[in-house]
Amino acid sequence: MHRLTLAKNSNRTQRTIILLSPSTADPFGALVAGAKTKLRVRTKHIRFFALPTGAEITDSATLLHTLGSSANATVLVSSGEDYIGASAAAPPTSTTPIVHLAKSTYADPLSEAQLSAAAQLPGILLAVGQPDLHAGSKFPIGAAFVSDAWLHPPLIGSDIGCGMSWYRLTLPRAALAGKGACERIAETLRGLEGAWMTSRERSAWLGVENSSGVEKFDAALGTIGAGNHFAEIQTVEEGAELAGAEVLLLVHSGSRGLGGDVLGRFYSPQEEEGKSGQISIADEPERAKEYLALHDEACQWAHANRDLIALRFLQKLEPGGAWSCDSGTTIEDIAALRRKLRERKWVDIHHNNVVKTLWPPQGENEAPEPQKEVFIHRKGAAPTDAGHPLLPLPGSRGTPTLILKPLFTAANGFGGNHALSAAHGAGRSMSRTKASEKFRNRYDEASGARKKGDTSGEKRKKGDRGHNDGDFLAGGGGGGGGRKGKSTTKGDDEDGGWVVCEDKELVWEEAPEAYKDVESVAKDLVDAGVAEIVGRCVPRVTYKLRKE
Ligand SMILES: Nc1nc2c(ncn2[C@@H]2O[C@H](COP(=O)(O)O)[C@@H](O)[C@H]2O)c(=O)[nH]1
Ligand SMILES: [Mn+2]
Repeated sequence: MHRLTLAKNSNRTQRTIILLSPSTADPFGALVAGAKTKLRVRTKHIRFFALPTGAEITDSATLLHTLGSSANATVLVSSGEDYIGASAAAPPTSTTPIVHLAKSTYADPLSEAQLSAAAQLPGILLAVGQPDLHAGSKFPIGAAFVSDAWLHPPLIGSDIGCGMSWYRLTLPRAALAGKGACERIAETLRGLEGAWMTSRERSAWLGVENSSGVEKFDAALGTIGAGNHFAEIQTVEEGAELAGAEVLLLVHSGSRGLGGDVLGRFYSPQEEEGKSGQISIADEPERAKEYLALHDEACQWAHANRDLIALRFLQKLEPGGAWSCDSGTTIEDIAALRRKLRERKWVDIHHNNVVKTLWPPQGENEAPEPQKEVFIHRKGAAPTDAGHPLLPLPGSRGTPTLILKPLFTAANGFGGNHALSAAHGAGRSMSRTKASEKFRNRYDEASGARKKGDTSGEKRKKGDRGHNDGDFLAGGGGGGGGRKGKSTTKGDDEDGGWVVCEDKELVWEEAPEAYKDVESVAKDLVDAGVAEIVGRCVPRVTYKLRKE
């Protein structure tokens, strides 16, 4: 028999007790019923977390696993929000150094507990939580780990090679200014969802003969993907001389299904035989080689994917020959097109990957110290050592993208103190479930009419720098193909930006308020001596998804 105390996640003084016996047929169902009837939690987004770990309980199996043989246990009941609790951060059981860069920025206890837990994995020498740290399903996002002789594929996750690439556009700033300008540009961005050309051209773009893994995901090459991936036209408000352009295209995408396929060969959350997700290079050198080869292939694919997304945008934004190709285009022409495209590329980094490097880093003018080979695993962390002196720090579709200049000083161990990494974005401040629930309601309150329309357009305030996207208007309620309706007349100021996102849920999940304050993330990086801010871009047209 288990005596289960149910307490509200948001307010633990509200409690009740339920009893589970071995004969309870559906323990999770009993938990849900208890929470609904006794704690009056009525939402369909109900969630449960175990104390003191903060681990989420999603079904009877995880519930029984959590309870084990204990007679008494406490479970927190949430109305959709993430775990709230100070007791989640398990104290590290080893001496692995753990660096927390979130000082002004809030990092929830579950993400810190996940960071501590990951630091205990074999071979980890250093764990760094960036200011954008937030909880993942098991391991945190916004973190970097240095390991010695061990690989940990789940620390990188399934979207191997996900990253950000910046391309220079010839579009003048003026083309994005004035009433309706962004909407008109957004309107040209059509025909970008499906497969690009045929597999012959896609292979040429990749520059490889199709390997079996690549072939399986071939048709996705050049597509953005769902979730938080996007392609965004931005004006450079400060630092245009550094960027070499006044308008940029920022592409955020990864290896689509390919990376997940690779991870699945080495890791199963159910811990299937041989899929622990931990590879000792000394004990399993061939397996390590196999993972690294597939990982590198996924990273190359992700580079090619971002480049191809950029090409497709350039074909729309700069029509008339230079970027065009058709069925008569030769393989050599395709390869030449990619080279030409690369000339437009300013920055291209993976924020989910593992790289081998010499450790510890050394200053150019320092007396050489002995170094050894280590692996830096990054999950949502921008590499400061990838050969790009400047990096993007995107906030959200409604807040600026800052231009970061990483610093390498004796005081920061020449970048080693933060695992040669910086924050890769603002990072989520709440779960998708919570964002969806919260902004759906707000949206309703703001304008009932809007809820009926589609969600392909969203107005944004001119030069909005804050985290507060007060003009959060997702889509039109009526005419103009549903893009521009009643809702968009409000705040239809001279320079309103535009968001293309024809998926209501995604509009809410990705609301700017669902992310941390990018200025606070940047402040933590500056205060810790990780980087300085040298420029600022403002989103003008954000393309996430069209249903066509
Ligand atoms: N400029 C934009 N930034 C965005 C948008 N949606 C999300 N974001 C930021 O990017 C990172 C990406 O995080 P990842 O973990 O998915 O790689 C995220 O933390 C946000 O700060 C957008 O539409 N435009
Ligand atoms: Mn990403």
